[in-house]
Amino acid sequence: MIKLVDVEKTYFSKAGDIAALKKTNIEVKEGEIFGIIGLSGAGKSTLIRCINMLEVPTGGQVFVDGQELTAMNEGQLRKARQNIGMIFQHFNLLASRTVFDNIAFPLEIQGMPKEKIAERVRELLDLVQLTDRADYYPSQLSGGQKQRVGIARALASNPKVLLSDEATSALDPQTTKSILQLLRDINKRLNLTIVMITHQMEVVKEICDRVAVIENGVIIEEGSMYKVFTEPQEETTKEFVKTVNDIKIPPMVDTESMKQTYFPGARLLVNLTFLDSGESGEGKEKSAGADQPMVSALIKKFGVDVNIISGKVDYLKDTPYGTLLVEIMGDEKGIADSVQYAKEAGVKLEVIGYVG
Ligand SMILES: Nc1ncnc2c1ncn2[C@@H]1O[C@H](COP(=O)(O)OP(=O)(O)OP(=O)(O)O)[C@@H](O)[C@H]1O
Repeated sequence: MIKLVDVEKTYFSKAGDIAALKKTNIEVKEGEIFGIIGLSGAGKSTLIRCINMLEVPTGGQVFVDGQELTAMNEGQLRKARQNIGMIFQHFNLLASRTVFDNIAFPLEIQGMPKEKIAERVRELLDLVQLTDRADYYPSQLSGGQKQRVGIARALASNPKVLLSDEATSALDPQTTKSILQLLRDINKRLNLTIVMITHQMEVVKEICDRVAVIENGVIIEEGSMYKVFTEPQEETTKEFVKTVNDIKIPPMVDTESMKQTYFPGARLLVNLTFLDSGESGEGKEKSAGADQPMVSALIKKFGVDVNIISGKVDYLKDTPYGTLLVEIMGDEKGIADSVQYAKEAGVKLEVIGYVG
């Protein structure tokens, strides 16, 4: 549905040229929710704005729905953009227009007859559950409601693609969840392709099918959200994953004297991640499900004792995964064999250290 081929963007200025986007290649499939995550200044806005040519790339080609946008003149581009909706961090609503008139705006520009506009706006209000706010002005709405208006306006001309530029960054966590839920809902219902940029891993984890990590204008990592989340390769990606998946060691565990090698009487602190058995990932062996009685297997097979310190079950979009922080107690060989066994069984095991 979307294809970027060697897309580049350099901003030229007297103070010096900034290569905001270096040869970038991305392919987004129809109906997919594709996330682009990066720190401030990484090039996210530049990248997403190149998709609808709000920023004209200084090199490369942009294809959307089979058409090359980089080869179009202004008139052709205006028409092609009707197929690409966009929502923004600060909503960009017209303050002097009601909710109804904000949503109607792009349709008026297209020259749609009045009665048809009214019909379409009513449909859209229903879709974003704002029917009772049609006559309100933006200043009378909450942030979440404003973004719902933004979404309705972006969908007015039935686009196949929706670009989301940090659409939830100005919202509180609860409202963020409800907007993400709405985006998931319209993605499914309308088979809408969504590309979203964000600096929040929480957002990616909640709704994306695939994700690309951008740093200094370069895509440094890309893959299924599940894979990037559970097996991050690059340092920046690991940092992003940590923001939502950090291991919290309770104060009762004495980490001051933690060592990375065994000593007599030591307990090995490990974090076990149980991935859903159904998710095989890209070229990945079937992994152990959260239902696998791993802990009791270790106790029986290797004569160790396992003490569960904490645990939780979370979701990556719809896929459950569980984490358990445990201490393995036993002799040096028993502990080493347990670690080996768990790894071979496909459980992701992170060794934290030996504590006394
Ligand atoms: N219009 C412009 N003129 C000159 N430089 C620009 C312009 N827009 C962006 N830049 C520069 O390009 C680089 C990438 O910026 P961009 O806004 O794409 O990053 P970002 O990842 O979206 O950051 P943020 O999350 O802070 O918005 C930055 O160094 C920025 O200063």
